[in-house]
Amino acid sequence: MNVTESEITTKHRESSPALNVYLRIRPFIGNELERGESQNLIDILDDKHIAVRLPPTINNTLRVLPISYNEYEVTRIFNQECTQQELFEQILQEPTDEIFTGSNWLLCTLGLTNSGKTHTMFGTNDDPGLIPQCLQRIFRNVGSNIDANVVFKPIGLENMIPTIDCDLNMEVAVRNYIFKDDKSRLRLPSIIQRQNQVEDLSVEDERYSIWISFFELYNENILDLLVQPKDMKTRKNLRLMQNDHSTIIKNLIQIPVFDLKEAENIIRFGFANRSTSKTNLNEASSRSHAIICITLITVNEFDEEPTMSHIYVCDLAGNEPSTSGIGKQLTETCNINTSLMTFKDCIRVLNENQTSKKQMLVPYRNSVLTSIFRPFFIGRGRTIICCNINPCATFITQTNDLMKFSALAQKTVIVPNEAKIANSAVIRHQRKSKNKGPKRLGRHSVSKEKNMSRLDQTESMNEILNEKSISYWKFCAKKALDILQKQASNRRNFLIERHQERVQVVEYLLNQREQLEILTDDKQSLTKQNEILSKNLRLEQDKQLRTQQQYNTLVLNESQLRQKLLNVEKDQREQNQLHQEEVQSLRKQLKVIQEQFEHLTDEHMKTMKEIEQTKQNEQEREQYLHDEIQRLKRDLGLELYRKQDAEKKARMFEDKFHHEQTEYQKMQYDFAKIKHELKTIQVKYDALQQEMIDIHQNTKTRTPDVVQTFVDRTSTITMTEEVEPPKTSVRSKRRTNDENENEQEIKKPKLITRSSSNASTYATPRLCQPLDEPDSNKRPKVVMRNESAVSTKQTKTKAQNPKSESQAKPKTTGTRSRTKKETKESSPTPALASVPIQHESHSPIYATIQRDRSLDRASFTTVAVDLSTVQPAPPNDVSNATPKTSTFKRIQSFFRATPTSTSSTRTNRVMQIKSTVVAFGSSTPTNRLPPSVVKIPGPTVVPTATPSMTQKVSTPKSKYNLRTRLFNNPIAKETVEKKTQITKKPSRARK
Ligand SMILES: Nc1ncnc2c1ncn2[C@@H]1O[C@H](COP(=O)(O)OP(=O)(O)OP(=O)(O)O)[C@@H](O)[C@H]1O
Repeated sequence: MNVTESEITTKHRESSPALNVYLRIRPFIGNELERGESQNLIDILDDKHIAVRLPPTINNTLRVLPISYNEYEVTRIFNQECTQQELFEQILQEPTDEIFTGSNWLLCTLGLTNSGKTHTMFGTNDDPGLIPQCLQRIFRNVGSNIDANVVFKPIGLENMIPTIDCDLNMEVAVRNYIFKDDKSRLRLPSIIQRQNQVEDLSVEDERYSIWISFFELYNENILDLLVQPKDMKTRKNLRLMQNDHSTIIKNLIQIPVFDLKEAENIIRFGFANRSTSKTNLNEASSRSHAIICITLITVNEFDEEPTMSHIYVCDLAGNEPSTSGIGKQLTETCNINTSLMTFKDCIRVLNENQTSKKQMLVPYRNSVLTSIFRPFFIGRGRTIICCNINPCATFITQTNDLMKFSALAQKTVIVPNEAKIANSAVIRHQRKSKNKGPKRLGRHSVSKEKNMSRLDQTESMNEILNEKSISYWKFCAKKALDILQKQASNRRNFLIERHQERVQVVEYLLNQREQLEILTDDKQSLTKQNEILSKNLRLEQDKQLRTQQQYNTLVLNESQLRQKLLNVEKDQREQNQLHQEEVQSLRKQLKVIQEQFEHLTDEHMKTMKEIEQTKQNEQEREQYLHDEIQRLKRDLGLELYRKQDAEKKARMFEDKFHHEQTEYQKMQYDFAKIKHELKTIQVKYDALQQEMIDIHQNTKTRTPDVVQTFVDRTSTITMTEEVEPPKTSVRSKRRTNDENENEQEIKKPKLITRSSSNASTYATPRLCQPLDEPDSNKRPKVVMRNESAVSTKQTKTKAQNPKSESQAKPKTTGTRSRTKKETKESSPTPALASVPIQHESHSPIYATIQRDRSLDRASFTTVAVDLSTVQPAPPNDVSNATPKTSTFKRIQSFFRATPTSTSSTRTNRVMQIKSTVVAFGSSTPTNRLPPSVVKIPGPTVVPTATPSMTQKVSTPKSKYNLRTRLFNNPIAKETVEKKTQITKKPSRARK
């Protein structure tokens, strides 16, 4: 190549477009998402840029490759949502239109197996792929101008020959087989295309014939796919004949088609014959490269030679990531990978040749595939590569390689080499390509050629006859003129018809233009709407993408959760096993326990029977006890009734006792008053005696009678004083008696101690007088009362039972003030509750009222009376209990013996004093007491003897004398008045 040629090539390269490389990413299919193949490793940056994120991997040298993020640029990227129609419009529509201008195109799909190459090329009935849409576009462009005569037949990429010169038997046979059901399509030359239904975009003065060939490269063999099924097994490998100017596949069946349906049927027929098999990754994996060659021959009426253009659509077999198959499949895989490798190498070399000065040899011949593609790589056609991307994360490395290749191919520029084609002289028709401009051909051209050939024959005959004669030339000229005239007239008629047609077409076009304007307006509005919708669509797509990403994340999480679930299930299984073992052991234990339980149940039943028996016995016993209780209750009622009765009686006794006590107190008071009076009287008496002695002394001197009387009396006194010293007077005697009395009173035990059996035996109920006080004169004398003999006996009984006595102690007279309830509630424990009658007593006399249960229930203990005398005496001995009575008598006697003014009276009184003295000296003064006083027991112990005794002894006269004397004596008078007052008081108190 000289300098000029290289410069031209460089200029061409700069002006020429590069390879069109498209990426189409298929959506996830099957269970790919479930397998976690979506990991967002592919990122579409925009329409032309894509990025791949490679996870860390281990290469052959066991080195961990880091995460890499690779960006690539291609012509256009189509995502998962791209439809087949959209893809066709973007990829193949323009090339399809350009083949009508004579351009040759190669479209091949590249990619991993199962990446959607076949789907992209062929599609489905409902969603046709690029090939059906390409055919549809071609036939729409052809319109009604299909060449029914099929004048030329293509031979290889660059050549064509008239059909008249070739054998079409094979094509006819295949058509007959393919369209056996449609007889109208059988006769090949006479087929008339009816394209009224299809939109007609053709140019009127051109006629088109379309030829389709369909073959596969299987294990580096070229195998025709448009053969009858019976010949499939016997089909032979076709020979590829190739030089610098042409590439011809010898004996390749090329079938002319006259409408879209025929084309589709033929494609479908050939596709059915294609080699496919099931692989690990694809149910119907292509095991060969399928190539469809659509040839368009355009015959223009005004052009001398027809033009021919091709579009090669190639569905390459998938690049296998691993050679995992065996035998035939392994061979297929190896051949596929080799051919694809060669294809990529060719592109790489071409790309390198663009920049390097040293041009490397492109390895076209390394595979049949690249040999067939060679015309396109050397500039006789343009190439489109559609790379299908498998989005699975498993094949991300292969996908990355494919993208890398795509980016490289996209930068590869192939300079068109059509000038060379024009200069070549393989076949005449080939040289007349589209660069020479349109030339009318068609039927008229063919007839013209036939006429010309006839003329040539005539001329040759004339020449043979006489080539140099004038007639020969005239004849020739005339003939030529006729022919020219005929041609001119034909041409004129043709032009007139054509003009008329064109007028109609113009009118039609004007109408169409108006409609087009309307449609344009509509289109604009629709475009706006479309833009809005596109925006919305984009937003929706973004949303969908986000959703998809979320979904992918969820799927990933789900897979992780599943893994966890599996682990958990595994753990659970192990636990279940353990549990089962435990359950078995527990069952054994349960059996043992059940046996024990049954045994215990039997025992329980026995025990229950015994319990029932015992219950019955208990019930009987209970019944018996109940009867007993009833009977005891009745007895208790009776006892209670008796008790109430006894209590009533006791209350009566208490009332009586209280009454007697009151009376006794009064008596005591009276007695004290009387004693006091007595002392006063004694004083007066002493005074009187002294006075009387004085008088007596005075009268002694006067009268011997008086002396004699005095002597008598003195003798009497002397008689009396034999016991006592003679100097002691009566008063001293009285004093002595008083002292004795007082001594007796002092010596009286004021307290009845329990230690003293006698004292306790004769304990008096309540009579208590503080006799041990120093001044006994100031105190009332105690009048002791003795109770009945019965009480004495009972007291004795108490003494025998100290416990009952101690219990009886709290029962004092003082308790009478208490309520019945308190009396009942009083505890039986010993408690001293002696209440003094008038003064606080140091010698309490206890009154004990006790219910003696040992005795008759109706009876109560009587009140025991303790006389508490100095000399313990039996209770019946009342002599000691009546000292006061003796004193009383002594006083009475004193008053009786009170000396009067007369001597007789004085003598009587002295006698009485004597008797009184005698009486006081008696050890048994009680004998002289009236029986009412001595009488024991008695309801009252009021010493009623005093007034009676006084009444008995005193005479009215003596009373008078005494009273007179008292009234005469102022001191005695006062004493009497006091006495009267004192005696009146008890009566008031009694009231
Ligand atoms: N764009 C798409 N939309 C929906 N499904 C698709 C798409 N692309 C591919 N497929 C589905 O993917 C599966 C594989 O597709 P296809 O057979 O075309 O892959 P391939 O690249 O031709 O594989 P091989 O190279 O092994 O022949 C098919 O079931 C197909 O329907």
